[in-house]
Amino acid sequence: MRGRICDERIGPFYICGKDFFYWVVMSLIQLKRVNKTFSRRDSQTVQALIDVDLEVEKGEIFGIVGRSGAGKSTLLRLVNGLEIPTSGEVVVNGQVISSLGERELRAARTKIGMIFQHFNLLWSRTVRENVSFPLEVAGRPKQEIRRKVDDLLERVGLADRAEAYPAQLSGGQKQRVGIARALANDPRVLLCDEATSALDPETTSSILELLKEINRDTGISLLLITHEMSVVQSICRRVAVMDEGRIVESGDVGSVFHQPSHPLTRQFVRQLRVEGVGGEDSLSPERSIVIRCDFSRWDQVWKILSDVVGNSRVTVRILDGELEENGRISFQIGGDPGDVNHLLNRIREYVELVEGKALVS
Ligand SMILES: Nc1ncnc2c1ncn2[C@@H]1O[C@H](COP(=O)(O)OP(=O)(O)OP(=O)(O)O)[C@@H](O)[C@H]1O
Repeated sequence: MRGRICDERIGPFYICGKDFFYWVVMSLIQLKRVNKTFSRRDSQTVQALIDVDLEVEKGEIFGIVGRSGAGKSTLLRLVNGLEIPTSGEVVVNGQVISSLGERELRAARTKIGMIFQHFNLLWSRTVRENVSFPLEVAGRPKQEIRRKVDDLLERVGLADRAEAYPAQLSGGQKQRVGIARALANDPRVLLCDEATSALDPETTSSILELLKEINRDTGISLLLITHEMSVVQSICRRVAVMDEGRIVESGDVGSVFHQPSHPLTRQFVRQLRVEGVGGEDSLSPERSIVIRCDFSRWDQVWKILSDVVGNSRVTVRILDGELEENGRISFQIGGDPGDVNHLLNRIREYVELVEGKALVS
């Protein structure tokens, strides 16, 4: 029997002499029963992470959401070796990060890129010099650096701003520099620490689009932490919800949003608003419609919403109190009438219109 690779996260393992393949999902990041306790100056201790188990597969985009203080940043800092677990193991690219010596850790870190909420650029260096920096540190030859930086700037859409200084760039452009710099050493994973939280909604969706493109083209894994469910919805395949140091729920984004089991997840899902340019006002009753969908069809609808909404002037809100146990989900769509109609046409076969027929052609 022959098999085909149908997903690049999955690698085939052929067992000699046997006529079959084993299909194995390859983890790029694994946290195994990780605990992290900090001691404060007042000799109190804080349990920032409690028994955290997590796996991020090769090539996937994984989101971690949680309120402030939930432990998200600590988790990210453990993945890139800036913190060491109090107990448990953090494995990245097959290496136990916490057991590496200084030199090995430095080498391992070159394969872990990171982008930040406030970009962390070098302000006295040009765009080109910022992106060159990790390559210089890695001791790459000058010509190679020039070629590589040109490619990276082209990829993030900043080829014409190479000689500008960060202060001359918009927020979105600064984050593009951050992304190019993070990709300089061809990392296998990109850690995103609230990477779009300082950006307006339109810029956020263009940065998320760029990250998706990079993930698609290079197969790099993305682990992102955010407090914005709309970010998770538009980019992630799987999500983990954190509360007080623990992962309280995790799974495919569609299933977690569709049937949230933990009260905090329900709260997050209720707050979910996928915002386009229309923003809050676009959900005024006279400009929006309410739609119902059977849970059994929700996966299809969800896929279309995630696909369309990031690129259009539409806001979608899952309505309070309608999520559970009645077998149906209600949501409200508002925004630019043309875009709303376009979305409606795509989901029409799966949904039932409840209120607001004015917008339907
Ligand atoms: N170096 C440290 N020393 C002492 N306590 C710490 C340290 N780092 C984090 N903590 C504590 O650990 C807990 C988790 O913090 P962490 O920054 O990981 O949360 P977070 O979810 O990223 O929050 P935010 O979104 O506000 O950054 C908090 O109670 C925090 O005060």
